[in-house]
Amino acid sequence: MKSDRPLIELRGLHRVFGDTHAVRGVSFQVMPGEVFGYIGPNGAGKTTSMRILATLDEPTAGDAFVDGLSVTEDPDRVRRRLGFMPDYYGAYRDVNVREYLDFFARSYGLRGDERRRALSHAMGFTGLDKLATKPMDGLSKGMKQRLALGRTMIHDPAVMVLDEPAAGLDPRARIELREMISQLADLGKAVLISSHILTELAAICHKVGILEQGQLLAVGSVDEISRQAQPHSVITIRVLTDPASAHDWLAARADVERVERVEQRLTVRHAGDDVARADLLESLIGQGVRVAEFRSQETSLEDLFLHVTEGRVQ
Ligand SMILES: Nc1ncnc2c1ncn2[C@@H]1O[C@H](COP(=O)(O)OP(=O)(O)OP(=O)(O)O)[C@@H](O)[C@H]1O
Repeated sequence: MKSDRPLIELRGLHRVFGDTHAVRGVSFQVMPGEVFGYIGPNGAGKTTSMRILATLDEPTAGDAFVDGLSVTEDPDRVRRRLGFMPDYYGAYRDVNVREYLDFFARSYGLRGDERRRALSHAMGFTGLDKLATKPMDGLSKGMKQRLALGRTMIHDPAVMVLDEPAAGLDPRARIELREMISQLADLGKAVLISSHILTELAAICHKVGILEQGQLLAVGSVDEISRQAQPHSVITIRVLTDPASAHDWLAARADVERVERVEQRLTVRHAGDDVARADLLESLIGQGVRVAEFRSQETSLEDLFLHVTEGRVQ
């Protein structure tokens, strides 16, 4: 399903409100079948840039493109290709699930069989088919988010922009939401999803962009950003031979910044990438040390975020 052309592209996007530079020259691309995690604290500029992408606001400078179409020059055609799920939406009284989705299907100009198919697909995909006649103001938060997702996908857009969709959901509803988002990407859609809860996105995002005070500080896969941002790692080593001599050998190495020992277990702060770690292991074994365990701790998105944003923005 992958193609070479991005479905979402932000090019030097800038948005100023009075004295506030909410978005400052942000550029990135999202390809078909990709989930892009837009990560940043409150006020970073996520909603502002997403609203511009969804044609609800206009940039002060730069442009954004959906399936190659400019949001400033071609907003009507952009809207047909894009579904936007805002971080807040109201519930209507006396409107049931089917009626709500039907309203949006009609407003996208879907008619007859096409509309019925779109409704049944959205309700089937989100698991709302059994709740079709339930009033929407009586739905749980998780079910309301499913309904919002159903509404966002009702016209089968190639691009989906989801602003903090997991906020306020319980763990099960979060997992279910993540599964649905992964399925949307498997269908070839480009999904832009924002969150300030970083771990929430790690499992499903092909790429992440870290935004702070309107600036994109890093963009790439979690692994790529780790490599750029984190030349240090913490390695846990469990040895079967004399741990004290292994400790001393490690402590004497230039690439080892610190080493601590508890019984047979050594915790090493190591300066170096994957290759340097592989060299370290080889040399350790070469010293006659019997290694039962050698594990480099995974960098969490929280660590990455703190590292990337450290001192970069005032
Ligand atoms: N219409 C507006 N008028 C003035 N300032 C605005 C407007 N919209 C956003 N801002 C400001 O722009 C900055 C970015 O806000 P934005 O809502 O895009 O951040 P965010 O990353 O989505 O944060 P949150 O997670 O809190 O939604 C903030 O300083 C905000 O106060």
